[in-house]
Amino acid sequence: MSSHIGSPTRRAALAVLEAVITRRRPLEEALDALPKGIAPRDKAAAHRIAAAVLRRAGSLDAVLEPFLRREPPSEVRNALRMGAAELLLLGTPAHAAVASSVTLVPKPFAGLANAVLRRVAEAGPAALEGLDAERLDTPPWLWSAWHAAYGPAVRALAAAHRTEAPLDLSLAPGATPPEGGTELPGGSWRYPAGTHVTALAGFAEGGFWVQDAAATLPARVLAVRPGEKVLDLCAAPGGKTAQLVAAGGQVVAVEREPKRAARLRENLARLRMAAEVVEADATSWDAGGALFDAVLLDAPCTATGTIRRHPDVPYLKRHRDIAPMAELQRKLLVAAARRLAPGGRLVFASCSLQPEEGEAHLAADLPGLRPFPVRPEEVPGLAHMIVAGGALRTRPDYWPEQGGMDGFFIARWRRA
Ligand SMILES: C[S@@+](CC[C@H](N)C(=O)[O-])C[C@H]1O[C@@H](n2cnc3c(N)ncnc32)[C@H](O)[C@@H]1O
Repeated sequence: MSSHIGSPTRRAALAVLEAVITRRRPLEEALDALPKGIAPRDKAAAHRIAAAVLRRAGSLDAVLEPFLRREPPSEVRNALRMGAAELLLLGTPAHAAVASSVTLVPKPFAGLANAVLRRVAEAGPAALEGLDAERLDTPPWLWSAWHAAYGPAVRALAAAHRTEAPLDLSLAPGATPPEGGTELPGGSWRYPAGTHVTALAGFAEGGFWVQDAAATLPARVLAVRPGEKVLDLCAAPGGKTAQLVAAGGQVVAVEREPKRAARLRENLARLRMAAEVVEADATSWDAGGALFDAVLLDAPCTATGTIRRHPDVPYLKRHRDIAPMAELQRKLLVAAARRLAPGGRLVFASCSLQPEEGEAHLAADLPGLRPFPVRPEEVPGLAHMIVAGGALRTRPDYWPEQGGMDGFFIARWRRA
């Protein structure tokens, strides 16, 4: 990061950190709430600084720790984290990083900020060496839960959250991928982290949509055939709806949030795809007796499988959020099962790494349904991700050499 970054950028980054860390507001909302006049380039730079702090706050605090005698106000702590992130992670020249962070803090703390950040600058990136970064940068409740679920792999999993995820695209039938991508097993195209999808040739023409490679799996294993009646529950923004339509399904897409339903319609319009969009709560939606050959339930969840893309997730979620979410998923699963025609398939997916929102659902009591395990030949190159019960478990530390994947749990049933 260069020294041209002005104070509006850093003020914006601090406002974003205060919103996410101190007030537990989503990162996207905090970025949207920035003053309208901020230049896109400054906003992008602010986003980059804030994301670096969110990913590495535990490590940055460990570096700052020896230089702080008492806990500073949150605004000062976040300005110090920003200064340390610029010095140790983002390569900002020392004078710029120190001076700008000092101007961000209230006057009485300027001396402290200056002294602390000079010490951090002297130590340089070596200050991060020898720290247990994976553990420091993971909230203890998530570390314990992942350790219980995945054993020693928790370390690789946590390490995967340090880097921003690449951009994956799914292609519309017959479309050519934009330049600069690599094809992944399963047919997604991967572009370097930071690629702006709207800037890619073919975006406006609807040649592709953004979708992590792991997020394509639920619709892939639902294996819709042309002409089938398909129900997509919890559908917005519509990545999976687009896959189901592309496969030739006659899709009804149900979404509860009006704003998100509008986005789903916009996305389908850009892709020149047709689906019936229903704005309703899927637990109580009256389908008028309609039954479907295939039902996809991409349930709302704590989203702990998407931390690479959403570094605010660990700040927003708590252990106590899991049980109510799992309960809602169970209700949605029962509602989804009721919509299946005889012989029909049901796929459940969640982008959570928490077993309560995944593996535990295999034990769900779904009258008339039996498990329909995923077979290795259905997921070439990914067969090692098939777990007990024939479900799929993907994790951010999988495919390390290709840049990882989101964490998903995917299970399938069939009506007798
Ligand atoms: C994981 S996201 C879905 C992502 C989407 N399937 C895709 O591939 O782009 C979950 C969605 O479910 C919606 N939702 C949550 N509870 C719902 C409910 N009871 N009924 C219908 N939609 C719901 C949320 O608003 C959110 O848009």
